[in-house]
Amino acid sequence: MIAVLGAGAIGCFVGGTWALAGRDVTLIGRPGVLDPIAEAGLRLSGGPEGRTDMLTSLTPEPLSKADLVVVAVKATALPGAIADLRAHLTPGTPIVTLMNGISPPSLIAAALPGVTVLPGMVPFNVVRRGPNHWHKASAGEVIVRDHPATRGLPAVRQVSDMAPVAWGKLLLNLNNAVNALSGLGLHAQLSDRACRGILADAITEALGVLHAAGITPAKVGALPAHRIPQMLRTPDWFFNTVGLRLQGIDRSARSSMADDLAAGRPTEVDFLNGEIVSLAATYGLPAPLNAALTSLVHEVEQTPRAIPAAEIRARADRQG
Ligand SMILES: NC(=O)C1=CN([C@@H]2O[C@H](COP(=O)(O)OP(=O)(O)OC[C@H]3O[C@@H](n4cnc5c(N)ncnc54)[C@H](OP(=O)(O)O)[C@@H]3O)[C@@H](O)[C@H]2O)C=CC1
Ligand SMILES: CC(C)(CO)C(=O)C(=O)O
Repeated sequence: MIAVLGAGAIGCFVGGTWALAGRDVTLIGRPGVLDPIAEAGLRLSGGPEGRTDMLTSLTPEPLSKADLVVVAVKATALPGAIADLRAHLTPGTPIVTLMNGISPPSLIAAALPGVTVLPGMVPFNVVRRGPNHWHKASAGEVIVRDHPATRGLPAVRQVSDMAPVAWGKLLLNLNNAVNALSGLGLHAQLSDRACRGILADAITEALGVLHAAGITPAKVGALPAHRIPQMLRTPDWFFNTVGLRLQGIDRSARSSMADDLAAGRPTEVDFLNGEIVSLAATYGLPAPLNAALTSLVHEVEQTPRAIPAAEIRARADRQG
C-alpha cells in the first residue's frame, strides 16, 4: 500500500493518478479535502481523466501499513509530518517527497536517521475544480529518484541524480512569489511583461548564484534554464502565443503560494527565493531581488494586498 501524507493538490492528483492505474493508495489529510472524496470518490482531469474510490484517513495510523510513503505537505508543515512519521513509520519503509524546494528531503532524512528518503519533483500545477475534483493545469511529468521502491510507479520518470532536477524546478518556483504578489492567476501574470521582467531578473540573479556554487540546474520545463530569462523578456505578442503554450498553462492555474496566501497560511517563500538568498550569502554574493521577493511575501502573509512590479523593483533597489 502507498500512503500519501498530506493529501492536497499534489497528494490527491498524484495519489489519484496511481489509484486510477490500479495501485493501492491511502490518502492521509484533513477533513476539508478528504470528506468529499470519501463521500463521492476522487475525480481527476487535465492528465489522467476519471473518477476513483479512494481510501482516506484523517489520522496518520495507515503510515504503519505502507510499503511506500509519499510526503506531499507544504514545507511549512514538515515539523508535524515528521512527528507523524516518527510515531508511525515502520522501519525499512522508504519515503518519496513530492515537495518544492531543495531542503525538504534532507530535513526528513536528518530527522529520521536510517530511513531511505527519495526526492521527487512535480513540474505541473494542480487546481481544485470542485470539492472532490483536482485538475492538472500545466504540462510535465513527475520525476523521482530511481530506486526499487519507485520503479513501476505509474506516470513517473526515474532519474539517478535528483539534485539538478530540484535546482531546475527551484528556478521555475521563483515565480511563485511574483505570482502570489501579483494577485493574478498564472496565465494572466505571465502574460504581463512587467511581471515577466521581474521573474527573468530573479532567475538571472539565481543562475549567477548557482554558477558560483558549481550547481548546474537540469532542464525542467520546455527550455534549458539559461534560456528561460531570454524567453521571459520577449514581447507579449511572442511570449503570449509561444511561451505560454510551451508550458501548457491553462487559465485556471495559480501558484501553490497564491493558494497559501488566499487561505491565510504561511508560505514556502523561505524554501524558494529564500534558498537563493541563503546560498548567495554563503558565497558573499548579493541577491537583492530574491531578498525583496522574500520579504514582500512575508509582509503580504500578514497584510494581504497585491504588489505591483514597480514596487518590487523599488524594494530590490533598496535592498541591493
Ligand atoms: N499545488 C501545486 O500545483 C504544486 C505544488 N507543489 C509542491 O507540492 C507540495 C504540496 O503542495 P500542495 O499539494 O499544493 O499543498 P496543499 O496545501 O494543497 O496540500 C497539503 C495538505 O496536507 C495537509 N497536511 C499538512 N500536514 C499534514 C499532516 N501532518 N497530516 C495530514 N495532512 C497534513 C494540509 O493541511 P493544512 O492546510 O491543515 O496544513 C493540506 O491539506 C508543496 O511543496 C508545493 O510547493 C509542486 C508543484 C505544483
Ligand atoms: C507548477 C508550479 C511551478 C506552478 O507555479 C508550482 O510548482 C507551484 O505552483 O508551486
